[in-house]
Amino acid sequence: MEPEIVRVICIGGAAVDRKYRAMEPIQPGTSNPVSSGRSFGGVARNVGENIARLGAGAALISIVGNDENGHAMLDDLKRLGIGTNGMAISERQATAEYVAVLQPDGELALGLANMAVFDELTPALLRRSEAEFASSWLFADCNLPSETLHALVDLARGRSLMLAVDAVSTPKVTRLPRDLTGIGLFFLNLDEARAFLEAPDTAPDAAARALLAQGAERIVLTLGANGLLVADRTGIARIGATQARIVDATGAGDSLIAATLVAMLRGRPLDEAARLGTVAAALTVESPSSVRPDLSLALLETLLPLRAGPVREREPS
Ligand SMILES: Nc1ncnc2c1ncn2[C@@H]1O[C@H](COP(=O)(O)OP(=O)(O)OP(=O)(O)O)[C@@H](O)[C@H]1O
Ligand SMILES: O=c1[nH]cc([C@@H]2O[C@H](CO)[C@@H](O)[C@H]2O)c(=O)[nH]1
Repeated sequence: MEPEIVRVICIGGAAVDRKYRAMEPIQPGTSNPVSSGRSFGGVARNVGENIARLGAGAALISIVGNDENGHAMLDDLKRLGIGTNGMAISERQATAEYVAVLQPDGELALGLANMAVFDELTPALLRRSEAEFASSWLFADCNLPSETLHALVDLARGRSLMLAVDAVSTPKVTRLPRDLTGIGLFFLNLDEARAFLEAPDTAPDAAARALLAQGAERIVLTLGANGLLVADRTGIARIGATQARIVDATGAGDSLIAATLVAMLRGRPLDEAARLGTVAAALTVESPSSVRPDLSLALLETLLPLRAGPVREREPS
């Protein structure tokens, strides 16, 4: 019998986040008073941390600089119980940094990503960990260079591995191959879907159908405060967002991914898993942290009947 999969290997970005929250609506071209904080981020790292907090196994394949931030990040990953065998240290580039400037309502006004170090996340670096892939699910973010994403999608297709992918941003989603066959689950927001499809006006349902037609097996298309669509060969369902009082929207998508994957690992169907994901995302937007330190599966299960939005009937895809 195949061993039960209980672990997700997260491959992609690990960064230091600096968040600046404006006291008043931001005025460009002048000095804006803010409150600020620093934390560890990066999509793959955040997903890994959320997965570990939800009680499943997580390992991270990423790269940091040989600097204070990089060493502090590695120590923190060990503290969180996230596997670090696949982590690399660059002698050439500094640890990645992400600066988020937030409006007073917690919505992102401007994000700045200095992530040159991820150019060193090459296919050769992935191959060092390849022996462990067969016994795990894989999650990759589009911080990876295009060549590495192509190699990973090929590998997942060729070896029938479960690979989930997050788009990260509109510039980075275009790094994916046009043929998405091999991607078991594709998480992206509507802007990223439109950028990938080169269809600036496409509606959410049409975007989900087009992504399935390009070979992805399942889609989670997020729509911010309007919730999300899940789509697979059997149809499309819309799940309303959990109502939330927004403090800081950073990391909502990452916690949604983690909770969805953990629920699917435990045998839940995609729509139920993503509904649990919307509760995790709402808890994350209500927190100043990109990953909520008090997140647990028990907390999500308790809040699911109280807070989750409705599931609209499935339509054929
Ligand atoms: N204001 C909000 N209120 C409630 N839930 C929200 C809100 N914003 C986001 N969410 C939840 O988070 C999910 C992901 O949000 P969004 O579509 O903005 O993705 P994203 O752009 O990838 O997010 P991020 O980059 O902030 O991680 C949504 O599907 C929704 O469930
Ligand atoms: O290009 C990127 N921008 C932002 C992030 C990360 O997104 C996280 C929030 O979802 C945040 O922690 C940031 O580091 C990234 O990994 N790549």
